Amino acid sequence: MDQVKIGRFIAACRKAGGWTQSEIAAQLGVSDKAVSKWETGKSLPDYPLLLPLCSLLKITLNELLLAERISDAEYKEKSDQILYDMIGQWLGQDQALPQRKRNHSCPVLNVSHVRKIYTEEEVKTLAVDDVSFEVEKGSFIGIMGASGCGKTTLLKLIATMDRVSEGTIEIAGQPLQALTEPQLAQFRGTHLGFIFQEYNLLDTLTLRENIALALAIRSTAPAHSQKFIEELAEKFEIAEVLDQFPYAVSGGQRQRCACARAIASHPSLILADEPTGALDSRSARQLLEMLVMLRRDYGATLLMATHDVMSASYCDRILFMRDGRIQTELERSSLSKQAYFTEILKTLTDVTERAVHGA
Ligand SMILES: Nc1ncnc2c1ncn2[C@@H]1O[C@H](COP(=O)(O)OP(=O)(O)OP(=O)(O)O)[C@@H](O)[C@H]1O
Repeated sequence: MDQVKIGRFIAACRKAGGWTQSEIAAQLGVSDKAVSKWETGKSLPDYPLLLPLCSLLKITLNELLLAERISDAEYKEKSDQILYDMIGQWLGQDQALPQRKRNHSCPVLNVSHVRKIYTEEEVKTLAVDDVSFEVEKGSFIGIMGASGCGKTTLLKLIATMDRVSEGTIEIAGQPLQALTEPQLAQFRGTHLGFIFQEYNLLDTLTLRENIALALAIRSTAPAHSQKFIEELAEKFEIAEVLDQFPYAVSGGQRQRCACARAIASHPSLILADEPTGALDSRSARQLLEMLVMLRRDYGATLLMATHDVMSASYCDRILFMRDGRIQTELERSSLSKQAYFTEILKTLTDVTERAVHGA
């Protein structure tokens, strides 16, 4: 891959579109200097910026990476190798994962023909449209899709924070529609863990107390709780700040505490909505490693909604949503991390571009 050539191509497309470097920088939320560095081939745009940049320049991702327009006839042939090379540079190589055997017989989560219609001032919005899928114990599932495709709505339905309009959701064999509101609150405390960006930790409690609260809901004896909290704090690298309040610690430490709290009560399912959204890339990677650890060391089952391809590449299966529906899904199986990342990026581009072109 020729970085200088890509830079020249970006500059040419920018000029053809009538953009200045500053305008592109403002649109993408980066400095003018960053755009200048891309155009001189000194650096490449960070991967989350690639799709927005392509959209501004009215080119496809493959064209950007190849640094030339691609005709329909040569599209398939040229695209794969380019992406593969580029992702290899970002991720390095790693070993393919051993094949996980799927166990369809006892899913932790069973979502069947779920619809959610919001009605506001007589305007109806179909936010989730006939979604069905299962999540088996010990898996890490991602939900991806453009903004507004219904990820958060789906997660809230599974989180028992809202009711379905049609269809059924079962968690650990329990149909949610059969539970009253007080029963749902109890069910949440014992069966679900949350790592949500906005309403994660209670501000008036220290990190220790936040974790203890999750254990109290599960009625764990206090003496046992303290020992367990300290163990979790060591594991999640928050031991030094355990008696601080959330506002006094970093975003990464808050999210790691949320992980510790989420696993403390040994829930059937942990739900995460954009857990890395507010984190810098180092803290984001650290958090993702911890999610993997939750699964490996505690047998946790995770369902995560994310926009971020890097985050999604930690999942072993990804559901791609558009217009409230699951359009397609991707399994890591025996793919290397590099090949998996490439496939996620391509699938996401495909799902997003089909949405843009109304297919
Ligand atoms: N409380 C609500 N009342 C009415 N419409 C809603 C409500 N919540 C979400 N919607 C609509 O439902 C659709 C799906 O929204 P949702 O927040 O689930 O998407 P999303 O994929 O999570 O988006 P984002 O990634 O931006 O968070 C959107 O059209 C949204 O405007």
